[in-house]
Amino acid sequence: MTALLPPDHPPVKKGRVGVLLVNLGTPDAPETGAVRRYLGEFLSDRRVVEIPQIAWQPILRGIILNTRPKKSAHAYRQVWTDKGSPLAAITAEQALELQERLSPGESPAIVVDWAMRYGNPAIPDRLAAMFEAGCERILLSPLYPQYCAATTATVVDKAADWLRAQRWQPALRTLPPYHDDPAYIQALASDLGRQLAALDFVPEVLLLSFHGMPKRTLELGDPYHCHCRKTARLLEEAMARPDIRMATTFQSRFGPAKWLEPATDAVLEAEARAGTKRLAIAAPGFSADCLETLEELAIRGREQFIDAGGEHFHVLDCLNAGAEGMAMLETLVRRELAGWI
Ligand SMILES: C=CC1=C(C)c2cc3[nH]c(cc4nc(cc5[nH]c(cc1n2)c(C)c5CCC(=O)O)C(CCC(=O)O)=C4C)c(C)c3C=C
Ligand SMILES: [Fe+2]
Ligand SMILES: [Fe+2]
Repeated sequence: MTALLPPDHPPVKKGRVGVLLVNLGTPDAPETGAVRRYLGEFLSDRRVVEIPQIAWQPILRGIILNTRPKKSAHAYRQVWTDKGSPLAAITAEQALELQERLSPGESPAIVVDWAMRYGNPAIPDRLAAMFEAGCERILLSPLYPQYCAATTATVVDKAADWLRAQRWQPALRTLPPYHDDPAYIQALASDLGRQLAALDFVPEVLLLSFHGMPKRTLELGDPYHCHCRKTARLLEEAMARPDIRMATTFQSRFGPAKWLEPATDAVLEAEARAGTKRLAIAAPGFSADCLETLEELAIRGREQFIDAGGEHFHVLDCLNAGAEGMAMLETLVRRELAGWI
């Protein structure tokens, strides 16, 4: 190969590399005011609520932000930890663990940080801090296995808004969705298998509950629903548990429109009424436990199942910062950093 630099040239030092883990967001405190600020930002995102702002904003400001924050704050209080919101605390732990795996030590060549799409720490602030710390290349890593415009794309939008305002920009890559990646499927299969083995009952049914979205979004071409279905199919194959019936459901419906079906709450009730006594739920689309798993599934879901005649109920943990999940994240991130490190 022809040398590009003269032999006496000092070694070229590449800048540092950054990895920014991003999840959805959460209020700063489990209080009505903080939840109102958070929901105001979240639900004003045109990627999240796809109806014209002129029609939506009066409903949001006039009705939803006057009623929902109090109810949601109550829900958040039931799951809040001494490290704050579970979603933020677990994402911070994932970043710390990934830092150790990729580049431990005082002045790492790879800097791992985390942000929330809505609320704090904000994406522009963390990107600016990384660039300031010498990261000339940044891997933006939305922690959503299944691509959805309302989650994945809006993370990229927010980063692009920040880039647009920079004279000197870092180079940016994004972590692709990983809904069918063998590393993800294997991590889930082995983590969920271990958790099932530790239960004091063998479930008749395992629900794979994914966050829902409006049905119209699917008709407009969003791949989210297909990604969820593929994850569920691959996971069921990898778990190899013919003794457990598995079903895919969609949770967290919001507003009057039709959302993806079947709905988790309806299935919980129908299963119990049909005689299912032992049921477990996993939420493979969530990288971290959060309000939607800890409150909606573990508290309200349990009530729905037991009140309708069920007897044994358990919500399995998300991958969180456990060994399987962290090994998977390391694999996915290292692959994307190829050529950069
Ligand atoms: C209004 C429309 C919503 C869409 C579309 C939506 C998609 C979506 N969301 C997640 C992941 C999470 N959502 C969470 C909370 C949450 N989601 C919505 C609404 C939509 N989500 C609301 C109003 C809320 C707030 C909570 C409430 O008031 O009930 C969370 C948890 C946040 C936390 O702090 O713990 C996650 C995670 C995905 C993957 C997704 C894609 C289809
Ligand atoms: Fe959501
Ligand atoms: Fe919810």
